[in-house]
Amino acid sequence: MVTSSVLGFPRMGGNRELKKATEAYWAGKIGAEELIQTGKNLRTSHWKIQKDAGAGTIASNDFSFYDHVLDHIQLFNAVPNRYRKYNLPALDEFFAMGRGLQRAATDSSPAVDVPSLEMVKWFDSNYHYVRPTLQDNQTFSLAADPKPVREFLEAKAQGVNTRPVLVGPVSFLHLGKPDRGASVDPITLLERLLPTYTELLIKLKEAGAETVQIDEPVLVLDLPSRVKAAFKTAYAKIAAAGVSIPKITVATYFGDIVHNIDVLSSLSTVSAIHVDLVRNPEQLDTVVTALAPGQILSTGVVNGRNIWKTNFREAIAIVEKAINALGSDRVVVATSSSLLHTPHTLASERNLPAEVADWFSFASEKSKEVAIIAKAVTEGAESVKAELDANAASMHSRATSARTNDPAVKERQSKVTAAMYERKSPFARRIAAQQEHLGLPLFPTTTIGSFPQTKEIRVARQKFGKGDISAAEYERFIEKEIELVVREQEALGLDVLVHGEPERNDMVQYFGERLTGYVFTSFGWVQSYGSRCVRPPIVVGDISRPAPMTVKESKYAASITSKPMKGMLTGPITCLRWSFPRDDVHQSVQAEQLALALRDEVVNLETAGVNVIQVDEPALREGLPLRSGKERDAYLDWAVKSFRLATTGVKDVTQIHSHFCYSEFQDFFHAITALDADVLSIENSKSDAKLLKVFEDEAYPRHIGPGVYDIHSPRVPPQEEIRARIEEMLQFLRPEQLWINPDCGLKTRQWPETRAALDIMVKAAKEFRAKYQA
Ligand SMILES: Nc1nc2c(c(=O)[nH]1)N[C@@H](CNc1ccc(C(=O)N[C@@H](CCC(=O)N[C@@H](CCC(=O)N[C@@H](CCC(=O)O)C(=O)O)C(=O)O)C(=O)O)cc1)CN2
Ligand code: MET
Ligand SMILES: [Zn+2]
Repeated sequence: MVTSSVLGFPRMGGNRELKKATEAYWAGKIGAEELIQTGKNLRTSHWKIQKDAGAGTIASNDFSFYDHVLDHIQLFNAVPNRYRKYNLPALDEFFAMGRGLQRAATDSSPAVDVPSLEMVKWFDSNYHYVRPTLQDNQTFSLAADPKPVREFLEAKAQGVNTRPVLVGPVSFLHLGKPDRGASVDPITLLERLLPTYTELLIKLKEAGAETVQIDEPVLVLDLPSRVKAAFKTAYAKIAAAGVSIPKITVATYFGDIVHNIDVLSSLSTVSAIHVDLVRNPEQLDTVVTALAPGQILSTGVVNGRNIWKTNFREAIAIVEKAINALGSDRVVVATSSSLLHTPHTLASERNLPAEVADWFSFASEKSKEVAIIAKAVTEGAESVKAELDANAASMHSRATSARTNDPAVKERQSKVTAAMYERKSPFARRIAAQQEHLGLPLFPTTTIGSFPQTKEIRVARQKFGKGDISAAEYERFIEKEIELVVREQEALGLDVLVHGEPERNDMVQYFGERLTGYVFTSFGWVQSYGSRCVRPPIVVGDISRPAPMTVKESKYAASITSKPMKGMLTGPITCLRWSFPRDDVHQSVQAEQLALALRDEVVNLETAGVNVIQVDEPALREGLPLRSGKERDAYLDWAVKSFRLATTGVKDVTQIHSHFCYSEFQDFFHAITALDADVLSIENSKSDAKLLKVFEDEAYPRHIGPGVYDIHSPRVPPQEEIRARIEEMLQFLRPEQLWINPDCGLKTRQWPETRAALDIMVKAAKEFRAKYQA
């Protein structure tokens, strides 16, 4: 019999209950007990949804109050001393690592001021994990009352026999980094971590867990040989615990493992291997032949990364191929990855066109899909005939829908010429014209675009959406907000201003809503990091721009100040990656459609007198195929082209900025250069400034603003901290090319900390200006 399994379920709840409770807890509006109870209710509900869906194996420990990797940092007592030393309650220590903690002394407790740990992209997704930060003398031990055991028992008490999911020891270390000032190679800590790991597995077995899912997603990456070798050490040590630990499924996802296939021999002691057959169905043959005798294959055939209904006919064909090779008792039907990256349920959606809703499947529906596929291959197609017929009809409806195809868009794409990828002059000529026009000082200060999205702004937008206030009233409200943001920036003494993006719900959703080819959900929230969620718009058809999208707000903002105003757009790759793209047309085609729409917008902004235009591409790096090679080169080629297509329609005097919120440039530096943007702002405050060395080594000619402070945390950076960052930057960058700005936009912040931090930033910039201009 073929069973089914779900690798993990989204945590937020159908109404973002987790987000609301967490933020209420941070604001001191509810206590820890209430937050903990909300978590418990959500887990209960999510297990029940999956059970009712008929899913065979259901995960536990997939829940987290912030991030599952952060859970493991605490679980293994790998908490840096700068947090531990405060002896905070576990939950507060946990959040301090996630988002920093700054609070004044009280009668009973000392002052606390500690920045958060670094947060980085989870592989090629828009989810962010908290990076384990390891010391040279790092030790590990098992936390008291370990969360995976507690949550396993909690499910058991509800009659759900779950499979706890853990981040594997090799992935935990390889995804970590040495702490600032430390030089440890994380993987060398493996021997120290393993006893703790085994102790946890023994406790899980004692609690009654028959199986565990150990996620080792790093197996899809290019791995140094010492990391590959670590799998042998790790799984041999773990296997030595024999029957005192649960049976293990090692799960990989987001890529194939063919290039690391020799590692499978190190995993011969585990009972099952999970692979992502949505992303890489072609790996099946290789994996099948490399399995150990009797080892089970978990076939990830239901996509954990998008919202499209699974094509049952194709999925069943893949699973049957596996069954033919291995026999039905050695095959499991599974989601390709955790469903963390998909919205909660399609059932809540009331406003999707019926034709289109029939094409979708969210987490709750995907949990049913694995069960249906497992039944089809076990009991035969006849046993699920109605489901298979309905699925075939959905596939046919989508394939033949008029909604997906716009001949005018294709016509325009066919007319793109080579000249449309080039600025009129080289950088040296452009920057001279721009300097003359803008007259900026040395170390110009700016921000990345958004200013606090206050409750008031969100409520006004909600009212406008419901029709409670008119378009004219909403427009006046937005103008008032823009004016406020402009005056604040003038008072702070910033050099290049922004309008603050108050009219935008989200930097991607907002553009999606102004383009054809998209549809939108009402409740399709997906966790991005911590309590922050996004509601990705869905690309269903060819994309075009019926009318200007941002000109009105930028033009208004420019009209009320004498300082330069920076227009603000989201780039084609980011619009694509942070939407749910279509899977019936290559992404390069969708990116080109977006680029053409944005090109018109850029030119319209310029015509409106906006001569500084930032085109954000924070998802450019995330879209990079996980392994080096041909696929990566091909991606970079079309990604860079789409940015250039979007931005090169302007005159020399118009300064194009771009923004990236990550600091890993090493593996695609030439692509950054190839964008030919006049000014880049990048996230840098949490990274070693040495990463900037690549700009020096490669003699990067253009301007660049590495972020001087972290914006994910409400913490206000002391001026010495910013001064030290700027000094470090000047070791690698020339004063004439350095801009001073925060790491990213300020939308998630409150006004008091925003004002305070920017004030300190501007003062620091002025200090350096005085020093260097003298
Ligand atoms: N798409 C995307 N990905 C990204 C980023 C980003 O900005 N966008 N930034 C990076 C980090 N990720 C982030 C992701 C989300 C948020 C964020 O602030 N999200 C907001 C939601 C933004 C949004 O869509 N807001 C809508 C809906 C707001 C809302 O919740 N409205 C209430 C009603 C109003 C209220 O009571 O507050 C409701 O619907 O119930 C709006 O403003 O219109 C949140 O979680 O709170 C920030 C950073 C990387 N990835
Ligand atoms: C995630 S990158 C954000 C860029 C955008 N312009 C903002 O400030 O918010
Ligand atoms: Zn950013």
